[in-house]
Amino acid sequence: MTVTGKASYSESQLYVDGVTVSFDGFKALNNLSFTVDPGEMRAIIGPNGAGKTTMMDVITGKTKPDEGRVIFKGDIDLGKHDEAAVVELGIGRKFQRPSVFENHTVFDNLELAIKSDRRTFACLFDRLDGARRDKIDATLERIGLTAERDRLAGQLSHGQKQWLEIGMLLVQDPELLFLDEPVAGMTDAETEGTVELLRDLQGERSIVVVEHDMAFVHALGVKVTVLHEGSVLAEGPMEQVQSDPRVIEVYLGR
Ligand SMILES: Nc1ncnc2c1ncn2[C@@H]1O[C@H](COP(=O)(O)OP(=O)(O)OP(=O)(O)O)[C@@H](O)[C@H]1O
Repeated sequence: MTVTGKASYSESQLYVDGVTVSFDGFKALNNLSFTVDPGEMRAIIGPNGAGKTTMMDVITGKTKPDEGRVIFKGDIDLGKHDEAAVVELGIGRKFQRPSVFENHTVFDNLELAIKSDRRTFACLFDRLDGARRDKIDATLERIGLTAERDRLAGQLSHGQKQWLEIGMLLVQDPELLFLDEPVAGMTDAETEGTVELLRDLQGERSIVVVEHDMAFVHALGVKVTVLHEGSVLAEGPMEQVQSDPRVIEVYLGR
């Protein structure tokens, strides 16, 4: 630990260091810096246009920063890797809209996700071995879809599709997982189920949840980073950031 008590560069799972991204002179990210610890779950909130998507695009290799660096696991400079390489390094990203294979069963979706995991050379194997089958069964249990394993993914509810997609990322064992608005469009019961699922996953890997739903973020009970105009406006427990006058102004002033 450093004297300030903040996680140091080498101890962080993710170290975003002074990242700036400009689009035609407009700074979507403006000297953005934050860290995520190994095994930490972090919520990132911010009004529309705050830079949340651009932040994920930079970390996952889709957009190159004009300035600054993103360091993974202490020594991997993500700016030197493209999107496919970032996935192989162990960073998963779930986009807002579920993109499951609707005409395949729930089980087959998870099997396809395992087979697409190039890190384990799984694509070389035609048939599922016992270990992979066990992994799929355990994942089905975790995402609450054991009873749906043989249903077509297209027949699932919106919430169940979101959980399936989270499962498709989990079978690839990412060390850092980005979830973009995972509860958007979910029923209250599905949102509660997602809180339980994420709590169950907490500690195993680093998870960054980007969300607009404040009640959901509150229920997660994790440290919150507030983005505004491409920078960190506030950071801390939800109760603390919610009562921060600068955060209130940014949200109410719109
Ligand atoms: N390719 C682009 N070209 C020009 N401007 C862009 C581009 N991508 C993003 N921006 C702008 O950068 C700013 C940040 O956008 P970004 O999508 O990262 O915000 P966000 O926090 O994800 O917003 P939302 O909550 O609405 O999804 C916005 O003002 C947006 O209009």
